[in-house]
Amino acid sequence: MARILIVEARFYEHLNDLLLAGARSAIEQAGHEHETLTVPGALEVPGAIALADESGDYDAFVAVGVVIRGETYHFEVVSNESARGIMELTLAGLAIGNGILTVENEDQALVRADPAQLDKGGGAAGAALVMMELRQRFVS
Ligand SMILES: Nc1c(NC[C@H](O)[C@H](O)[C@H](O)CO)[nH]c(=O)[nH]c1=O
Ligand SMILES: CC(=O)[C@@H](O)COP(=O)(O)O
Repeated sequence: MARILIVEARFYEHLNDLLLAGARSAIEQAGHEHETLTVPGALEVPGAIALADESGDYDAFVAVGVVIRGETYHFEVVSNESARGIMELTLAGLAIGNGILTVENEDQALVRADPAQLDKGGGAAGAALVMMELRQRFVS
């Protein structure tokens, strides 16, 4: 049984609850344990994963959150930099599934977060488990 840390950027609570439900369900169905760590926004997620990895307690990570376009360039900064940070950690060898939605409006987010619809939280958990298996296979 593996230990998976879900790191959630709790910026939109009702949407996050859906992403979390999907991620937790997928991990439980695969027979693994999970914990959840909450940070304020998507920009904090890569740093939180990096810090948590220092503990050596986790086999994989699932990032969840929602970034909705506003009026300014902030959307691009939050979307791109959170993804870049997660990708840098992935290329450094961590097993991470990225379930941070980057959308134009709340309707798009709802369809993608809902476990009964596109279930992006579950999808991100599935990706994390695949990367964990690759890590176990290729890294001693
Ligand atoms: N606008 C959104 C944010 N912005 C907040 C940043 O992520 C960050 O917490 C802040 O700049 C302090 O460092 N975060 C989201 O997750 N979603 C957004 O739509
Ligand atoms: C991520 C965003 O774009 C957002 O929540 C910030 O909105 P704004 O650009 O209107 O300040």
